[in-house]
Amino acid sequence: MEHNREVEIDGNSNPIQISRLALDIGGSLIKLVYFSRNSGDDEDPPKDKVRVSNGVNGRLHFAKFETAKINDCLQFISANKLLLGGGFQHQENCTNDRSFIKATGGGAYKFSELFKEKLGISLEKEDEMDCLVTGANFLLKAVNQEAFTYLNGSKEFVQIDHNDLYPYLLVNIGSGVSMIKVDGDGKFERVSGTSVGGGTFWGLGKLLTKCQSFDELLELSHRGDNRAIDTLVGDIYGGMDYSKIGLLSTTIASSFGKATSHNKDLEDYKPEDISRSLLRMISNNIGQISYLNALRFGLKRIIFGGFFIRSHSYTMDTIAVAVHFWSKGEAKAMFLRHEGFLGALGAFMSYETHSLDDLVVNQMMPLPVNASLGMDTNYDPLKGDLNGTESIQCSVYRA
Ligand SMILES: Nc1ncnc2c1ncn2[C@@H]1O[C@H](COP(=O)(O)OP(=O)(O)O)[C@@H](O)[C@H]1O
Ligand SMILES: CC(C)(COP(=O)(O)O)[C@@H](O)C(=O)NCCC(=O)O
Repeated sequence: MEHNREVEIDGNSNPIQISRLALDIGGSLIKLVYFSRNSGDDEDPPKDKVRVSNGVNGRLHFAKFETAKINDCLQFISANKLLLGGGFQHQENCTNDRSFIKATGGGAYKFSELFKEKLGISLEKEDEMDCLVTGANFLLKAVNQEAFTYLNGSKEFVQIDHNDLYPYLLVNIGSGVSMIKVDGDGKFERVSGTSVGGGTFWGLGKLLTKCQSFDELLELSHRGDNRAIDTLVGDIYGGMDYSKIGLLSTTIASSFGKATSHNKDLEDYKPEDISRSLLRMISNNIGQISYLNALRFGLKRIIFGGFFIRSHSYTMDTIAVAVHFWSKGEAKAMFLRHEGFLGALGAFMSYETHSLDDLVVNQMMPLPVNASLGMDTNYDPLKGDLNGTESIQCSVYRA
């Protein structure tokens, strides 16, 4: 990771002027969203938008860090001068808010003193659920090709009708899981949650496989076969389906059931099989609880966010299949390209000088690799995997 760059350079070799930074400091990861205005940029707004006042054209940037490595994040903010913005400067009446940044997530409380001490900045706290909903609504309404379904290895983008967006169930799979019924902008209720989430997968996976990183654990799951550890219906029913209650012989009857075997120890199982089984167990469980909550409120659309998903095919497939299976095809699982940045985007939208309505997103625009300093290096634009190494081209207008 680079830390010492004086000035960031955009794709056209213009110095990037940062105005506005917001943070979501979660149990596992810190997510950053910041806006940069290209110098000398006075492009026209998109033709279908009426310019209300002078607009600012630029890009929204995304980056993430492990919360355990918060010092890397502080260094990143400082090295890239992300605190120098102080508002959209060419607009009149803009407030100079250099002394605070918007932050959400539990870490906004936990690390408040650290930010003050190391960067001399206060964290203005925004409610996490509020931010998740604001971020999700913004993405669903403003960003093209944001939401998609995933089934049998195939991704299909969903064109969202703004008049038919609500209600939906937002399931944010971070360290833990929150399930929120969303009825409109700022209209929501957290209806459920579970502590069996992304932290569980990573925590148990690390203990059981000795993996050193989350991505390594995910990578292992690609090569694994969960049948080596899970007990299937067929294992119990002598290879047969239990058709009377709709269970195929290949259905998992008991996750990790085979590990009860008396003559096998942890070393007798392959790490890749363990990872696959764990991923399936957790994704399935979240899919099922989500469906049950959607059923409680008659919701047909379930939108999944949070960095646990990580644009990972097998995770999305398992969740989508669980929702499809339990709802008998009635409910639909949807995923988001910017899955992990809902809270940070929500915090970004909470600055007073602009609202959801005045951020106009023009198009997705991947940054050149050296212009983004997210912690991951495995960004693959072909897969559309967003690891904090992409930016959205957009314009900000005064509401
Ligand atoms: N590089 C990573 N390091 C740790 N966890 C990761 C990483 N990438 C994805 N994850 C997964 O994402 C989860 C955190 O998701 P996130 O939405 O950022 O939640 P939180 O706000 O709790 O940090 C982790 O529990 C883990 O399952
Ligand atoms: C406490 C939290 C909101 C914190 O958010 P996170 O950092 O996990 O994204 C989340 O972990 C959660 O909703 N946990 C589930 C708690 C429960 O409902 O049982």
